[in-house]
Amino acid sequence: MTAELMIGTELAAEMVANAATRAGRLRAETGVQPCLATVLVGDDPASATYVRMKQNRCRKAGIESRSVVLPAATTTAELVAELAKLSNDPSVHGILLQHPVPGQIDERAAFEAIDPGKDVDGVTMHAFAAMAFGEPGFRSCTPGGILRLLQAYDVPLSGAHAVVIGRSPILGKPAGMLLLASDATVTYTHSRTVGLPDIVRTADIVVAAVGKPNFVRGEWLKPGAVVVDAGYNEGNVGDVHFAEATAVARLVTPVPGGVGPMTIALLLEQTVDAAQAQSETAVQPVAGLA
Ligand SMILES: Nc1nc2c(c(=O)[nH]1)N[C@@H](CN(C=O)c1ccc(C(=O)N[C@@H](CCC(=O)O)C(=O)O)cc1)CN2
Repeated sequence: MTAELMIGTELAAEMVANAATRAGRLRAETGVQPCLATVLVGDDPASATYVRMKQNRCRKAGIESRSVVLPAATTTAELVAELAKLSNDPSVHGILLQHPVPGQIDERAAFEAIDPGKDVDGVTMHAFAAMAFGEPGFRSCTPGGILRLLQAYDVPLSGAHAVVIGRSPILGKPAGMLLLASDATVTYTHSRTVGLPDIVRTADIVVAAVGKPNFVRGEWLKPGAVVVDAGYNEGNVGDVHFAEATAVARLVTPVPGGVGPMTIALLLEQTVDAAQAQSETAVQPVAGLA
């Protein structure tokens, strides 16, 4: 079997074009300029690259991008204060804190300092609860992008056995919740899981989000499985051994060109959603009192 590739690039381009149209309309009709604030702590080169990619794509879509870069020695209190300031700034509609943050920072405390209405990256507990209950709300961008991709390729989710490898707060955990909310039967696995290959072999859908290059081997896969590679390792190498997986699976996401572009497209889409929602709830000036 040679797997069909689930390409994210084209779908992502459509989503970005749609976000750009909606941003332009919002600007024309209400004067509101959608704005995403990106917050980068420290000098990790890969994180800096991802943030730059997000800023560039925002600009191309007519979304303002405001950049906050903090030193590697930033404390939790300093980062929380910065995020609280952005949360209270009415000209900022979405906030992205690039993960991971340096080890001395309590990342959960930092994420929770983001106003849930501006959490366009879906990292707060508020967003997580909405994903878990299948309620409307912002989605974590990579998991939300994965679901869009699976839907675009008509992958049946209801009743499917999905094995998620990895339990990070921005990837594995919310991916499992979104699949569960779509009626998949979800098994979470992680670094302490015993007998991982045998568990993966029972999966109709595999979501690999471990951060280890070529970790998932072809012999672990059930013939005809759907394989989503959410790895973003150095050198654009995924978590799945691509050549082996395509020989066994029915559908596979490539790296690059699969899940990555969907992540950024959903971030832009949710930023425009946030700007629109905030424009609708903003206090309007009372006529004659301006
Ligand atoms: N706060 C967050 N932090 C991180 C997230 C996230 O969604 N929110 N995700 C990852 C990395 N990431 C975005 O930050 C990311 C990684 C890769 C890509 C991407 O589009 N990759 C391309 C290839 C790269 C290239 O073209 O040079 C691809 O797969 O085609 C987007 C986003 C960690 N942190």
